[in-house]
Amino acid sequence: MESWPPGGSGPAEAGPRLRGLRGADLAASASLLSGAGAGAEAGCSAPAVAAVLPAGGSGERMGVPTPKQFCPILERPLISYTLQALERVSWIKDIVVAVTGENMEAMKCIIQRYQHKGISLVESGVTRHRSIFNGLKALAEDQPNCRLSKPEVVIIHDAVRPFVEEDVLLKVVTAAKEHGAAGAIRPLVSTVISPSVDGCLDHSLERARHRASEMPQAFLFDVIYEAYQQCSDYDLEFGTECLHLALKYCHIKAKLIEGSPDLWKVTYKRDLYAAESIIKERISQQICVVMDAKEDEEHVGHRLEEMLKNELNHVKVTSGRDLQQIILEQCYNFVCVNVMTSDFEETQKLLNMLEESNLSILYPVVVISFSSPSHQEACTSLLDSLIHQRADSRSKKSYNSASCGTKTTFTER
Ligand SMILES: Nc1ccn([C@@H]2O[C@H](COP(=O)(O)OP(=O)(O)OP(=O)(O)O)[C@@H](O)[C@H]2O)c(=O)n1
Ligand SMILES: O=P(O)(O)OC[C@@H](O)[C@@H](O)[C@@H](O)CO
Repeated sequence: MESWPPGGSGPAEAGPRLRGLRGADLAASASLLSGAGAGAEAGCSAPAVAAVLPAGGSGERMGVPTPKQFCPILERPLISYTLQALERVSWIKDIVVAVTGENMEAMKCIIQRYQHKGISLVESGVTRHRSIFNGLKALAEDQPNCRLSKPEVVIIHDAVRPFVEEDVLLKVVTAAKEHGAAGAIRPLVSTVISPSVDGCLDHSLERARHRASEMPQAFLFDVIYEAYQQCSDYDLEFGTECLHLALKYCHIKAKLIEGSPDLWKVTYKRDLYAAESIIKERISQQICVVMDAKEDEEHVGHRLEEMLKNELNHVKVTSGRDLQQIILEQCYNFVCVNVMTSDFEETQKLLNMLEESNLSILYPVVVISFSSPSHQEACTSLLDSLIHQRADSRSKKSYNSASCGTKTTFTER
């Protein structure tokens, strides 16, 4: 087992946005898990939480040579999106990824390139259950040269399910702490039937009374580790359901948590196209406006932020000093704004940084220069330009700084 990068700190402290949490109880649980808030002050101990991501499959049903967890979406491997989603959750202290020996180096390159933090790598097994078991062994303290501390609760999440949000992770972990096991479920789309030996319908299940088992799942570590230690070779070879192992070997009935539609697993090629569409849609809602640091320009930045917020989900305005951290947190479209600055040296430096960051940049970077601070008019024009830019721009992965997107110059009318 290797922690990667060597000496890597915990998951990136990307501000954990508790998006979509409902109810004070969830927010309270989040603050408890992150070691803050009233719960922690009241002496309640925040359970240590780790995650195991099985990523050792070959993706046969995808029908391409590359295992699907490494298939690119906007030229970024699918698994990197899943890691980013989990890293954003500040209370997950360790992430263990199980990959095949032959993909170990590729996985290390992905971690380096996208600056994933606090990732430990273990060798996967010949089946998903064996891969998960290897991940759990890395967290158990009864293993030789184990460098990770045993968590109280462990999340198990397929590496090919990139759209996992903090609220469902919080729900399954909170439920696992109480029940011993918990898992996300979704309504069935097709009816489940049981064929007879001669290939005819034997019986069908009443769809409304059944659910599809999805991920994430969470367990008290001792429960699921014990289940895997007791597990028969048959179950390790042919099983597909961790919740079943907890029931069969530890008599724990998992709490079932209704999950969102985005929890689906990338299995077939169509799922990759769907994932790309969702990622494009999410990135197109994220704008980072980079202003020069002069006083009057920040006024433009704030005016711009107010106006763009009416259009988009996520608008960030920065002076560019904290751009490296911003790049780590989120994929954005970028707007660089110069007000009354004659040369573009600062902007060019920024564009070079963006180009070197290997970001999945969806639209060309928009560079706006104002020949004078006629703010209101400039902001309106800029907003029109941006919206126009989003409406008809190609979904291009990146730009080159020679012709970086649109350079729009406003002059005093
Ligand atoms: N020996 C295996 C098999 C699967 N997985 C992982 O378990 C998750 C869900 O499994 P599945 O969708 O079945 O992936 P594959 O086995 O790769 O797909 P296929 O069955 O089409 O080959 C994936 O992240 C996959 O990489 C694993 O870690 N080790
Ligand atoms: O069976 P597969 O190997 O395709 O994928 C594993 C899925 O079955 C599993 O992720 C959910 O059913 C939840 O257990």
